[in-house]
Amino acid sequence: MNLKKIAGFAAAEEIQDGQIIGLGTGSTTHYFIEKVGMRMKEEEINVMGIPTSYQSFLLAKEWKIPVTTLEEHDVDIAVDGADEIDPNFNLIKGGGAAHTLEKIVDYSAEKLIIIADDSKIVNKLGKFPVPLEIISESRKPVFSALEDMGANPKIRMAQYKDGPVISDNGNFIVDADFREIDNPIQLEKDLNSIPGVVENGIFSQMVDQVILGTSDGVEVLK
Ligand SMILES: O=C[C@H](O)[C@H](O)[C@H](O)COP(=O)(O)O
Repeated sequence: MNLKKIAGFAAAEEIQDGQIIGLGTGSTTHYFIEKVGMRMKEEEINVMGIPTSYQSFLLAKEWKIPVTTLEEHDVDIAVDGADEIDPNFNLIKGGGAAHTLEKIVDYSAEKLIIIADDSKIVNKLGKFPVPLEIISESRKPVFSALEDMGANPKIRMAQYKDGPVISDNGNFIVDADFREIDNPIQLEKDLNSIPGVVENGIFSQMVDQVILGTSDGVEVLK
């Protein structure tokens, strides 16, 4: 059973004719975008998407979902994935290095739905290292600040190129391992106050609904 597909397809059923949709990034939102494209064709609904990455832009194109920007439209609903979800619906995101634009689009949305398989639910955030997008020149001072905060930071290295992963915005990604995060709301603010950090992957107090794919089917939280 494909739990990501279950969650992605269920979220696509929430979309209504005429809506402007924030298109999240990742393997779960892949199914969401696919199903929105299918509904446009089969049910003749008209929607527009605001992609949160080049990957999601390409998928929208593939499924013939017209794309727009935050300059032109407000976001009615954003649907996005997550790497970890805690009991208060705080998240870690950015496993695909897309968290900066995701946060901008998700934050702008009237409603944010998070889709995931149920393995993403955790008691406490932090097992998944927090991704930070940083300006390359700031690597050393950012590492020092993160170490002072008790984290073990690493530059994310590319798989199919020598050297670091470069984000869609041309920046480095640092994965900061905090092991356990007691106060994600505060940490989100503290990380963004380090000079050189463009955005971090903690999304606190933003989620309106979580749609999970489980072995028993769809589970809606919140
Ligand atoms: O940068 C990537 C995003 O934050 C993804 O939404 C997150 O990593 C979850 O991805 P997936 O659905 O592939 O587990």
